[in-house]
Amino acid sequence: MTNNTCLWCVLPAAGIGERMGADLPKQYLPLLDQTLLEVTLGRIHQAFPEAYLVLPLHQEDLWWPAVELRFLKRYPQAKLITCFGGKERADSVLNGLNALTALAHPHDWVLVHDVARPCITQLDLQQLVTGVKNHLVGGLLAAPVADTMKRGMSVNNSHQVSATLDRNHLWHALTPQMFRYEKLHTALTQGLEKGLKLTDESSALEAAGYQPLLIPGRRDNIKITHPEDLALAELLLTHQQTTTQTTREK
Ligand SMILES: Nc1ccn([C@@H]2O[C@H](COP(=O)(O)OP(=O)(O)OP(=O)(O)O)[C@@H](O)[C@H]2O)c(=O)n1
Ligand SMILES: C[C@](O)(CO)[C@H](O)COP(=O)(O)O
Repeated sequence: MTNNTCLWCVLPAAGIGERMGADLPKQYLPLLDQTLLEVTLGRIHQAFPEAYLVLPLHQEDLWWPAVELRFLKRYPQAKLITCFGGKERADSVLNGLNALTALAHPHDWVLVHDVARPCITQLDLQQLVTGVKNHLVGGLLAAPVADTMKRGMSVNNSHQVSATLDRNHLWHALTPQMFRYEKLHTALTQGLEKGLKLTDESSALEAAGYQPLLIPGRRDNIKITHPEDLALAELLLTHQQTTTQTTREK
């Protein structure tokens, strides 16, 4: 990063993948010739080879040691820090920030990316860094909503439309989300102390009165949540590799 600031990457990986319904946490499911976690880690490391990668892991994680060995064989220069995750994603991210207390400076940048989003591209990562680096607060990759959005309500075990929302100015929040260390740490700490439902880092900054930047990102930066998402990710990654190869050959 510029102006003598460092970049730290926090990659929350302590989830159990309940909605995936697999017999192991979804971040350890196979994807192409690796695991989902390794694909995502590799993309972040390739974009920021000097950055420390901080991984909050589930306290009963059995899979990380073998994955770590394989990852370091593929990327021997990677700098990895692990810590325990927490009850919710926001708790895990805060634990990751706390693991950096002795290392990070207040104005250092922290990039937070779900390990469940393996299709993140190098270009989108660079767009985010370029877009926020001169901003006082920071921001997030996001994709403008392209579908008509409905608010639903449950009636007799079915769902009915209660309203159609104006989709203008509606965005899908993606990751990475990138903020200054001290602002993010303080906002997350205060938001969690107030019992706020913080499903992403931006919502903590918003609750603290800031207005993060929305940086347009690719819609194929999907979060692997449900079983069908994994097959889609395989197709998207294969397509991205083919497109990149074709561009290189031109
Ligand atoms: N307590 C938690 C919950 C989630 N995550 C991480 O946050 C990212 C996004 O969360 P999500 O997609 O919801 O993953 P899970 O919580 O595993 O999924 P589910 O809600 O279906 O259990 C994932 O990389 C997940 O590993 C985390 O580090 N700590
Ligand atoms: C952070 C996030 O990916 C932004 O869309 C999303 O909020 C994570 O939600 P989850 O329920 O923890 O997967």
